[in-house]
This record gives sequence, C-alpha cells and structure tokens, in this order.
Amino acid sequence: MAFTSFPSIKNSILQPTIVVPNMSDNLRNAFSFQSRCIYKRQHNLQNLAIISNIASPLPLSVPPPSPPSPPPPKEPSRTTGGGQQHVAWTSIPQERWEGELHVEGQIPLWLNGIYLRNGPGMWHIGDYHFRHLFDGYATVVKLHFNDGRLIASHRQIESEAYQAAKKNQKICYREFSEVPKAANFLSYVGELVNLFSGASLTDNANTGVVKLGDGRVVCLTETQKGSIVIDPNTLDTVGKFEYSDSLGGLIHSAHPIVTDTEFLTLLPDLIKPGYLVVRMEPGTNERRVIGRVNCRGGPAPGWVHSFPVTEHYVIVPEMPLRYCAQNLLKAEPTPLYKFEWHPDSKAFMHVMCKTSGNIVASVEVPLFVTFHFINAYEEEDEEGRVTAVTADCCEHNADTTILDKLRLQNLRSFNGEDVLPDARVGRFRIPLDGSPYGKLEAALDPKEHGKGMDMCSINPNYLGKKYKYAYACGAQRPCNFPNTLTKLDFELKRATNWYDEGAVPSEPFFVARPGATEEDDGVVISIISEKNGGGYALLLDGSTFQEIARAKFPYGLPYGLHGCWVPKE
Ligand SMILES: CC(=O)/C=C/C=C(C)/C=C/C1=C(C)CCCC1(C)C
Ligand SMILES: CC(/C=C/C=O)=C\C=C\C=O
Ligand SMILES: [Fe+2]
Repeated sequence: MAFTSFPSIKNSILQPTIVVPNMSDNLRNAFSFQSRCIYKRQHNLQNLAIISNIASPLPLSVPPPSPPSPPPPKEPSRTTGGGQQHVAWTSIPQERWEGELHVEGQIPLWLNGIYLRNGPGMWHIGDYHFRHLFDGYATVVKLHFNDGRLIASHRQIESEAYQAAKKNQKICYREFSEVPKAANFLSYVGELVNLFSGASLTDNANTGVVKLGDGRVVCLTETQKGSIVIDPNTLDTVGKFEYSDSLGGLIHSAHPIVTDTEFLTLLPDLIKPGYLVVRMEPGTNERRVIGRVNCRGGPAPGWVHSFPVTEHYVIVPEMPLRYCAQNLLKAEPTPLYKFEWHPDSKAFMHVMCKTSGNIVASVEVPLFVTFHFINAYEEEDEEGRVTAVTADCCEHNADTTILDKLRLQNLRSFNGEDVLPDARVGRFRIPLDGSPYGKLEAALDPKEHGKGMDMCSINPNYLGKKYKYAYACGAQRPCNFPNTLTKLDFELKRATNWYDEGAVPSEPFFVARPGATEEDDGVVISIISEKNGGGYALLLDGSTFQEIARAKFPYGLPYGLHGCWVPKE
C-alpha cells in the first residue's frame, strides 16, 4: 500500500483558516493567526503547517491571507458550573489541519505507521445544534509516526450527509438521534418512503475506521451506506465503499472484525428478527453469508454495535436493548432513540461455527447492556475438546441510562457531581455442552477501574485467543464520562490506571512491537482533550503503562471514538 514519505514542510504554511460558523470564541482565538504564531514560539514548533481550503489539495505555496471570518453566533450553554464547555464536546473549529508536533519524551523508533481515529467531531450545522454525541459529523484524526517524529492532521469526512448539511445549512438525513424536519405532510409521507428504502438514512461514517486486508481504509457507521473509503495519507474522502453483493438490508454492526484475511460482520434483519453472519475476502466488495441466527426473543433483533469472535466461532449477542421500527419512524427522539428495552424478551448468546455456519450453542444469559465486546476465546478440556466460550465486554450493569448520559447537554454540564453509571468488564461463559444457560460475571472487581468501563482494545495478535490484557477507559470519580486510561490484567485481576485531572482521553489503542513475544510488548496510543481547551497525543508503554511520549496539538480536539493502525510497509 502506498505510504507517503514525510511531507516537505520547509515552507511552513501559516494562513487564516476556514472556519465553520458557530465556532466558540476561545477556539476561534486558538486558530487566529496571532495565537498560532505565539504557539509556534512558545513550543518551538518547527514546520507547523496549517491547511485551510476545505476540499482543495494541500497548497504548495503560501496563498494570500483571506479576510478574517466574522464572529460566529454563540453556541448554547457555553459555560456550565462556572467553567468553559469542555473541548472534548465542542465542534472541531476547522475542517482540516496538518502539522508536525513537538514530541516530549521519546517515540519508539519501531513505531512507524499511521494511527487513524474517527469520531463525531462536528456537532452543529448553521445554528442548529445536535443533541447526542453520536450525531456529530465524522472527523478523522491522523498521527503519522516516522522515525521518532510525529505529524498530525485531521479532516472532516465528506459524506453525503455532511455535504448536504453544509450546502443547505440544515440536516438532510436521519442521524443517530436527529431527524430532518419535514416541510409538510406530503414531504413527511415521502420521508417514510425514503426511510424504508434507506434513502433518508445517514452515511455519516463517524463511528470507526478499519484497514482492510487489501490496504483499503474504510470509515464506518451503523448504516451500510455509511461505509466510506478514505486515503490514509491525505485523509481525502475517496468515495463510497459499495458492497457488490445483493444481501440488502440497511444496517450492520459498527464494528466488523477485520484481519489481514477477512472482514466479518453482522447484518441485523428487522423484518424476520435475526442476524446474518457474513464474511468478505480482502480485494473484494462481496460479502458472503456464513449463516443466520434467528432471534429467540423480542419483536426485533438486539442492537449489535459490536460482537466478538474466537478462533473457530462467531459469537452473536442478542441484547434485550432491541431495534425498534416505531422509534425509527418518530420525528422526535425517544428516551432510547432507535431502540427499546425489552427485559421480558431475555438475553441470549449464540455461537456459530465460522466454517459451517452451524449454531453450536444458543444460551440464555443474564440481561446485559454493552456497546463493545473486548475479546473472546475457547476453553478446552484436558483432551483439547472445546467445552465453552468466554466472551468479555464493557458491560453497563444492564442499565440503559448510559445512552442518555451521552447526550451532549449532559456531557457539557459536568458540575462535579458523580453521574457516570457504573460499568464493569462483563465476562460471559457460554457452555458448549448443550446446557441452556450461560453465565455473566465481572472479570475483575470493577473498583479496580473506578466502576467506569468502555472503549477497549487488545493486542490484535490475541484476537479470538486466550488473552491476559486489555486496555480501556475507566473512571476516577466524580465524573460524568470515563476519564482514565486503564490496563486490565485478567490473570491478576488488577487494573493500572492513568489519569490527568479534567482530561477526557479517547480509546487507548494498542500497537504491538514488531517481533514481540509478550502480549503487552507495545505501545498504547490515546488522544487527550484537556480541561484547559488543549489537547495532546499520548503514548504509554503497553507493559509498564508509564508515559513514554506526548505531543501537544496547537488546538484542542473533540472526543473521538475508535481507531486503527496502518503500518508502514
Ligand atoms: C457513533 C456511534 O457509535 C453510533 C452511530 C449510530 C448510528 C449513526 C445509527 C444510526 C441508525 C439510523 C440512522 C437509523 C437506523 C438505526 C440506526 C442504525 C440506529
Ligand atoms: C463512549 C461510549 C461509552 C462511554 C460510557 O461509559 C460509548 C461509545 C460507543 C460507540 O462507539
Ligand atoms: Fe463503538
């Protein structure tokens, strides 16, 4: 795969930036010409390049400065509890930027490649402000590590939904919690037709980013049409990833399992409740069905934001938080958005053989709520027979309120009260001997990680295998959002926590050292949004969990969700 060399940045480009309306004053200042120069002096930042023009290629010469943008209208409730709104929940102030970051500490010389992180970084359009964390238009952040140096950039994904919103200054597609306002009854009827055809659903690929086995990099969300290919070097939006099969359906899991040899995902079937388990080979766009799971309870399939695999099996979770057709039709959000909690419908875990598509176990389990599975593996007896599957997830104690806690108003209004609901590492044990029930228990005492738990990663070489370590975000309370980075040791049942007061860290992403033999031999990458409005890239040692390097951005970044690693060839 093509991997560009470091950009030539001898002629640093400092120019006024294109700014979206409604940028907050403090952030706009952070981007003014004057403050950038000060930043450069203070941090001895050489080669800082600020790139503005939205869709044009990177300028090769210094363009004439454009007139300063008019002051933006104020965002609502900018300050809460006497403080500034946290930069983690503030829209990115410009569509793109690139520059070299000054590194404090030492980036390991083996760490050569690109870390990409995707997330909803733009939460308003015109003077309309989104409601939920998951509504924001996708912003991809890139950290390009090369021989101990670090070039960073970010860019908005040019989805149809984002482009239409910019053009019309209003939302035009159905986002996670937002629905475009119908002008009149006739257009409402048209809207319903569009909903069933999928035409009105968003393609705002803001959830994650994956590198396929063939090198293509795809940003994803839960709508299938929101699969968008980007260029990992320029962050250009290349175009839609079109699935060439005729499997149909409108939605899929936001977290496919992607390795060098395959892409596995789940397609929920809302008509005949169940899931198709599908596989796609590198170099193709065609998903092939491995098998189907019929739901055992409820009027609709459970939400499958993610799912785990073992070496031989795909695990299909059936969570009692289920998709809800009526809620999809509603113009105003319901307390659980497009979902409904059906405790009476029970919860199940299904285990499908990857090669035959046969279901080898389907057990009832205690009620659970999870976004993210961490990993799964097979348990063997002394004769090497697989007796059970263990599957771990970030489990919200079967409490759906976490979804509402992720409303922007809640995230923006932290006043020192401890309002983050408790979470744990939920460990499922699914017997393969035909017994009807599985177990769900905490894998370690949740107090080890402050009873907050989400946004996990593992050493990818341990995918589907017995593993000892995971990295995730935990909590140092009081807080309203996970605010620590935590290394989980499942053998010792201990956690090691990293914390920076007031900071919001994004998913700790593990990159293994090439040639490593220990599971935790590698680094953990996270991007931190600081309480003072700043932000930095952070590298922790995967084994000691001590900081090894940090590099400050010249601006604070909004929170982001999930990342991937594109190694240098
Ligand atoms: C950002 C994140 O983690 C989740 C995003 C989920 C989205 C955008 C879900 C969108 C949906 C629709 C627009 C309609 C159909 C249902 C559903 C997949 C929830
Ligand atoms: C950020 C998050 C939950 C945090 C709660 O503790 C969930 C994100 C889900 C989508 O990727
Ligand atoms: Fe996710």
